[in-house]
Amino acid sequence: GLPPHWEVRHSNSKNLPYYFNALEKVSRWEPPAGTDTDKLKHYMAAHHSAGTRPGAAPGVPEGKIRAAHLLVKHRESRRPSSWREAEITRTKDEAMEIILAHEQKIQSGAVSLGELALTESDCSSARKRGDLGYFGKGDMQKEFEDAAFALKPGQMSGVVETASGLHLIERLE
Ligand SMILES: N=C(N)NCCC[C@H](NC(=O)[C@@H]1CCC/C1=C/[C@H](COP(=O)(O)O)NC=O)C(N)=O
Repeated sequence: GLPPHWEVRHSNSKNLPYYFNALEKVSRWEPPAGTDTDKLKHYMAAHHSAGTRPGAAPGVPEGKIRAAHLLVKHRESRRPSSWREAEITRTKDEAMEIILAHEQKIQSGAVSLGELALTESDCSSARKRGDLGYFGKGDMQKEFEDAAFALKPGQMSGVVETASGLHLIERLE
């Protein structure tokens, strides 16, 4: 049996059981402490399908992550233009000074990456606080992908350079 308020539910997308606490409205893959694992083992044998990633929360698309970024472009960017500035002429060094100042402000806790992205990011995702939605391997430029997949949810990268410009990346999921 399960501790009070916990129930086993079934994730159709993963074809796996997960545990839902109806009181706290939390869901998790691992059984809560105090679960009678014999019944659990029986359930898993009956329902488990190999090859699914139990680590992700229910509902996260397979092999994908979600991240937000703040992009500062410069005159060598592949597209030196943005909603903020029709023609971007700052040098890469100037862009680096700008993004390092943004990094300091975020790390000090004065502002979040998303809030700063709203006004400062040279990417069209600025209006969504830099949120790029879910993406998998092969979607983004390699340097960006490598940095984003190396983060844990909630963590922010250091300055990452791509052909687009200089980025700060926060992994959301
Ligand atoms: N799948 C999703 N959500 N969208 C497709 C993204 C395509 C991808 N884009 C990037 O890699 C740059 C770096 C990381 C984010 C990003 C955003 C760029 C940056 O601005 P730009 O250099 O394009 O002017 N703006 C939009 O694409 C690419 N393979 O070129």
